[in-house]
Amino acid sequence: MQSLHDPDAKRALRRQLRRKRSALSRDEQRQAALDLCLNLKHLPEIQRARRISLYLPVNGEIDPTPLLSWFQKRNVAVYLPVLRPLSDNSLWFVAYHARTPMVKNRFGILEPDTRFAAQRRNRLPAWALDTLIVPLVGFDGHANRMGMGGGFYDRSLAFMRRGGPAPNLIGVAHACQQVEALPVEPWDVPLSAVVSDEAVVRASKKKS
Ligand SMILES: Nc1nc2c(c(=O)[nH]1)N(C=O)[C@@H](CNc1ccc(C(=O)N[C@@H](CCC(=O)O)C(=O)O)cc1)CN2
Ligand SMILES: Nc1ncnc2c1ncn2[C@@H]1O[C@H](COP(=O)(O)OP(=O)(O)OP(=O)(O)O)[C@@H](O)[C@H]1O
Repeated sequence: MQSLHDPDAKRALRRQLRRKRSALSRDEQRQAALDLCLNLKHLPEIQRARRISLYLPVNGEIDPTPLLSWFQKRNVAVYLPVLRPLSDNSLWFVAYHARTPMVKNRFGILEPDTRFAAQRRNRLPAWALDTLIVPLVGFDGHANRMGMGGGFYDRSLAFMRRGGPAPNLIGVAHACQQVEALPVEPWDVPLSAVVSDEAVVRASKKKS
């Protein structure tokens, strides 16, 4: 069998899983988003968080935004990933509220505009977040993650590989994005769990 470390095999799997989630109907998407958010609300990493990041969905990604009103009621500060201008393909995490000016980035994803994002007071470094809700294209039963292929989250979270204070990482996806097994790349930053509309998959505790 071809190894999934092989870039062509990885690309093919990514394409297949993206096609699968894009095929969901509007009603299926809406129901999945509600079920996902119910599952997320039970997670201690979500309940305890005062500063959290999520994402605005594109291309059939499961929608975490039904949580926004719940976060607002609980006074949780919400941040969005923004592609850092002129950089190394890493992310800023920028405040998302009613007055945040939004534009589409080069991938067609809405994000806070560069002038707003460039102001220090409007953003946080990833280590200062309590929890990140991380989008993904594929996951497996060990909570391994495959993303869009840009390495944006892995680069932005590389500091976590060195130990020290670190945010909780919760991957989210449609249940149909689960596969038997994914290869773990050396730069992959492990998630605590993946939550779907159907289940919570916990990563097994790391051996010390
Ligand atoms: N909703 C959402 N926002 C997010 C992410 C995400 O996965 N989902 N990201 C998570 O990292 C970052 C953006 N990463 C992305 C990486 C690749 C592509 C993408 O569509 N690539 C095209 C080819 C490139 C192109 O069009 O120029 C492709 O794969 O077909 C999109 C976003 C930040 N914001
Ligand atoms: N910490 C890092 N430093 C430098 N390059 C990195 C780092 N993390 C990932 N990369 C590079 O990013 C590229 C994409 O990685 P990968 O295929 O794992 O993306 P992904 O995790 O699926 O994408 P994303 O995180 O954007 O959703 C790889 O070529 C990898 O070399």
